[in-house]
Amino acid sequence: MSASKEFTLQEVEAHNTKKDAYLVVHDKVYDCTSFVDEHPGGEEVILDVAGQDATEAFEDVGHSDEAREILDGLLVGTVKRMPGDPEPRAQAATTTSSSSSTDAAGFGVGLYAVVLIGGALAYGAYNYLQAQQQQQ
Ligand code: HEM
Repeated sequence: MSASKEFTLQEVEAHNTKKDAYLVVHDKVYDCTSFVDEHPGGEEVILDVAGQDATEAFEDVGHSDEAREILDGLLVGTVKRMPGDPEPRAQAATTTSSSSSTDAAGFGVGLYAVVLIGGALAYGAYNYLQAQQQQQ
């Protein structure tokens, strides 16, 4: 089979059994069928993501260069993204991390608001006490 073949995600999804297991990693399609039994991390983890985008699962483990070479040898094609398909996993992960930095910024703004409101309250209390003293 030629490595330049294009698969839609729907086509990859059909290969989700131990006897026929395709994985997507970084938008490339790999036929892992022959490797499932050999995998040092066990067959379960591969079968869990068979037919799916396994980029995150594969990268999270921090696989060695040797693992990447084995992966290269299993290449059968690339993913053909269709309108409405989910974004590639690697990009989705970047979006998640940038949104968490927005959360951190939101927390900063929250702190700023607390300091401002606290300051305003203290100023109000000070004015009130001054007015009370002047009345006496
Ligand atoms: C075809 C795709 C894959 C290949 C070629 C592959 C290859 C390898 C290789 C060669 C190792 C030995 C350690 C190393 O060299 O990094 C390994 C370990 C491991 N792999 Fe994979 N792997 C694949 C997919 C996956 C997936 C999708 C997962 C899902 C989580 C996974 C989880 C693990 C784990 C947990 C280990 C550690 C096992 C241990 O140290 O006890 N692998 N893999």
